[in-house]
Amino acid sequence: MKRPQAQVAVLQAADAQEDRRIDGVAEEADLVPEAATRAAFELEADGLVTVTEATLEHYDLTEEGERYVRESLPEQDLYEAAIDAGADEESVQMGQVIGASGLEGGAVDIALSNFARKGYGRIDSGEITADPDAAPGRDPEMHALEAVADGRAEDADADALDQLERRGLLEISEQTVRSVRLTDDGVTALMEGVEAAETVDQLTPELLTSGEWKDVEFTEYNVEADAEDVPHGKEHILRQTANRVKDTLVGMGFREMEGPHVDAQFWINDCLFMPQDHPARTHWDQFALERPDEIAHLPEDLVERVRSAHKNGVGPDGEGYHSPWEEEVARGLDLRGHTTSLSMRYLSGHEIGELEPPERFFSVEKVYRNDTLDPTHLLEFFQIEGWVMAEDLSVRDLMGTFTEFYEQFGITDLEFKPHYNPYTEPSFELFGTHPETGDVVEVGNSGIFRDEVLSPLGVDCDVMAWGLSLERLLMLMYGFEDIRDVHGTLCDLELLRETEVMR
Ligand SMILES: N[C@@H](Cc1ccccc1)C(=O)O
Repeated sequence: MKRPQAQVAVLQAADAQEDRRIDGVAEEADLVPEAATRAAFELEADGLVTVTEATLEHYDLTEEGERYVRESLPEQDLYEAAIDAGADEESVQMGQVIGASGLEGGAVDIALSNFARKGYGRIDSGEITADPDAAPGRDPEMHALEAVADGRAEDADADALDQLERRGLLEISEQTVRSVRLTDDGVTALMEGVEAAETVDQLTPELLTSGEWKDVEFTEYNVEADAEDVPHGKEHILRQTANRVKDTLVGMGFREMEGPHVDAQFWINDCLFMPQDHPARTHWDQFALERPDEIAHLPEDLVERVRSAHKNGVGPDGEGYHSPWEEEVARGLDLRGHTTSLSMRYLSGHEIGELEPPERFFSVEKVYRNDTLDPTHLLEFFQIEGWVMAEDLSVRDLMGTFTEFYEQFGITDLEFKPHYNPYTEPSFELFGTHPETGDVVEVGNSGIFRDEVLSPLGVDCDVMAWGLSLERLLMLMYGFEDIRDVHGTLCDLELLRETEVMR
């Protein structure tokens, strides 16, 4: 039987009695690992070998871990200094022991906490005592560190390895290892004799420059052979969905708004008729900027009209808040907690000039909130902001717009619940059902702007508006249960790689 050179080499290096790792086979056959892997898969497709995959843990010491292998663990230094100072007899001042140990900076805290955790002794009211029997020379973590450094991770204690990872001394990663084994057919083929076909399986620069490529015979290309997965860069699913949302809204006749992430409270809160003592305005909920701490410019006429709305309300029967309103507070700078600040800027006429109904605007932008992290909350998320300005809008228009919008993303079971916002009346929260858990999930907030908002802005028709969460939309579309898997520092790369993008 004639087979391409790489296949022959793999067949000859493989064994019928045991699995052999492909990287080893490649080395023996003098092939690059990718070529050996490809040949193995081709042979597997013809039933001559089996290819198995296993996931192995791979251990790498961090720089700090390597340093401790060369020197010693900080808690061991502390213990030694404590024994030298006689802390096994009676307690010694902590400062004295630390001074003698030669530990400095961050190493001191590391030493103290691990000393206590491992029971090398006790630390109490600034005094240190050492347990004479602690024997840190046989420290299992040091043992594990040395084992990994010597490439004998299998000798290390599993708990100690976990602990090293937690301490940032060790990085544990997973590696896919493939092995081959000859099948009965493979053995038969070898016994009958396989020869390297004089075919070429790779076009090289040499073949091209010498012109030899014209005379050689090329291996048949097997498009069905399984190949190694090479994870490649791709657009993040959140970004992809954001772009899809933008396209959808543009398709529905909306134009996009742009504006600052850091903005004056005036645009974020005051224009929205949020009293200055409103609980959501405190820095418990929103992040404030220290430097610069106020906006350079606010339109004075608008400031006066907003002040008046807060103090006296609007119209003959208007009611204000009768609470203090200070321009200084309005000038304060925050990371925007919603993108409704952009809607205020555009509706005021100060962004792109006065607007005439009908108008539709949207943005898909980041907002920042001082929330507690949990499966549905991050400190920042993307809000799908939007508004429609027209004569005589009603709640039906609002619901109809949402129904049309969410349908494009396969969400057809929206629920609406009356809600309260200082700036809209009526107001509605929107909910959808999570495809995996069946939980009802809040996806957004909406309403029709009050006169107290529109009148100072100089708008005298209706404006319906909303802020929807892009991340929650993603959770409903894809069934993600924990938003932290999808973005942020804890995201699950495997999940992101494998998720099939919906179009
Ligand atoms: N700003 C609101 C959303 C909203 C915008 C406009 C009108 C009504 C509601 C929020 O962040 O929850």
